[in-house]
Amino acid sequence: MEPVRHPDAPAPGELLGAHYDGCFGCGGGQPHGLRLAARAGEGVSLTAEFTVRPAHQGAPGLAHGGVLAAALDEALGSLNWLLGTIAVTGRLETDFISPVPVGATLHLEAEVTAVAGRKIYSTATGRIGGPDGPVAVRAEALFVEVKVDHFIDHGREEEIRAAMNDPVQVRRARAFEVNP
Ligand SMILES: CCCCC/C=C\C/C=C\C/C=C\C/C=C\CCCC(=O)SCCNC(=O)CCNC(=O)[C@H](O)C(C)(C)COP(=O)(O)OP(=O)(O)OC[C@H]1O[C@@H](n2cnc3c(N)ncnc32)[C@H](O)[C@@H]1OP(=O)(O)O
Repeated sequence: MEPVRHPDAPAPGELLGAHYDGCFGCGGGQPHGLRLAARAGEGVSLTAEFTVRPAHQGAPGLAHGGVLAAALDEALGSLNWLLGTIAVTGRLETDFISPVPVGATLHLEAEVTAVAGRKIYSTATGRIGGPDGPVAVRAEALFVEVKVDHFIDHGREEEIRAAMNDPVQVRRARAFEVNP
């Protein structure tokens, strides 16, 4: 089925914000985190930027592939805001097309291509040298919709308790569950 943008989804151009301050991909509370900033696009798409820092190296002066995959995963995961669902990555297939140096900004674009029941199919690219630069990495993913209980049941108690006691976090988790 064609993906449907949720009526309450943030408007195109709006920053989506972090879903959890402790998230390695988007949170501000992780010193070496990616701090990915995603912006809603048209339909069920978004753009995001991630600047590679020295803590993200694999080979000298180059981004670690796993970190690049994490940036793609995070951009794809942020599409949840636009669908109004909570979903986790079931499968992530990544193509590494050209090396990404430290200091480079990865310009990411992600889009949901289809939804089938709880399964959400999506794709993302990461370009360097500018938003219209050459594609350095790309990914195809399958996300699977889950309930908030997925996190409550599986997350370490310490962090879950803190999240549940934080009104800002509770509001953010609810914002993902805006299904009518
Ligand atoms: C107030 C409390 C606050 C606490 C919460 C706070 C915040 C919450 C808010 C937002 C957070 C949201 C998301 C996180 C966001 C971003 C991070 C980036 C994204 C990630 O980094 S997220 C972490 C990595 N991720 C995982 O940690 C998943 C581990 N995993 C599982 O938890 C299960 O594996 C699961 C749930 C995926 C499925 O399990 P399940 O039992 O629910 O469902 P099932 O197995 O039946 O699959 C249903 C259909 O998907 C097909 N399917 C499944 N997996 C497949 C695969 N790999 N390949 C091909 N098809 C697959 C099946 O074939 C079936 O298809 P069909 O229906 O056609 O048969």
